[in-house]
Amino acid sequence: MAEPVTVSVRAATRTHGTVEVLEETSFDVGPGRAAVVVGPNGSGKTTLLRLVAGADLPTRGTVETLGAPAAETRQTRRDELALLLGGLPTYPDLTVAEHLTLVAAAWGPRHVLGRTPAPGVDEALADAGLTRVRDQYPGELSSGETQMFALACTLYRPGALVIVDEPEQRLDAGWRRRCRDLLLAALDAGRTLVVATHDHDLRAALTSVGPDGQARGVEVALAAPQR
Ligand SMILES: Nc1ncnc2c1ncn2[C@@H]1O[C@H](COP(=O)(O)OP(=O)(O)OP(=O)(O)O)[C@@H](O)[C@H]1O
Repeated sequence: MAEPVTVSVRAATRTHGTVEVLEETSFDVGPGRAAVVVGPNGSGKTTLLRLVAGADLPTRGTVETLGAPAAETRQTRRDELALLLGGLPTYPDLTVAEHLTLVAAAWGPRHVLGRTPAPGVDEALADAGLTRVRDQYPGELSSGETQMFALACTLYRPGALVIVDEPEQRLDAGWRRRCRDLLLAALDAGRTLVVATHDHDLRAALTSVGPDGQARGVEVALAAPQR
C-alpha cells in the first residue's frame, strides 16, 4: 500500500519574469515526517516554502498539502497550518505571554506538541526559554528573543503541518539547541514539518532515525543559483 502523504511537490518550478528562481523540485512527506530544505543563499528555499504554504503558486508542476492544492488548503484548512515565513506579526501593546494566550483562545485547547493536556502558556514559554521576558512587549525583545518568541507562537498553534523558514536565524548556540528540541518534539508528536535551514545540526536532527527506526525526514537540496 502507498504511504500516506501530507505534502506532495511534483516537478514544481517558480519563475519571476525570465528568471527561474526555483529549479524543478519534487518530494513527498508523510505525516509525522520532515522535509528539510537546504541550499545556498538565493537557491529558492523561501520560494519553495511559500509554495508549500499556498502563499504563492508554482509556475509549472503541482504542490499539494493535506490532499488538496496548497493554495486551497491555505483557505480551507487554516487550522491545520502553522507558518513562520518571515517575521511574526505582533500587537505592540500585548505582552509575550498574552500573545500565546491569544493563540490558545483563537485555536482552542487542542493538542499542542502532541501533549494532553496541551501545555499552558507558562510551560510553553519555559520550553522556549522565554520565561524571563513573559511580561515584556514585542518591541522590548532582543533579536534572538524575537525569533524564539515567533517560533514559540507558531508551534503553539495546533496545526498538523508546520512550515518554518530558517528558524535558527539570530539564535545563539543555546537557543539553537532549544529550537532543535522544539522542532524534534513537534515531529515526534506526529506533526509534519517543512523546514528551510542553514543549520547543519538541525538538518541532522530532523533527518535522524526516530523512535520507530525510520528516518525522521528527507533532505531536499536546492542547487546554487546562477550568478
Ligand atoms: N518576487 C520576486 N521577484 C523576483 N525575484 C524574486 C522574488 N522573490 C524571490 N526572488 C528571487 O528568487 C531567488 C530565490 O530567493 P529565495 O528567497 O527563495 O532564496 P533562499 O534560498 O530562501 O535564500 P536565503 O538562504 O538567502 O534566504 C533569489 O534570487 C531572489 O532574488
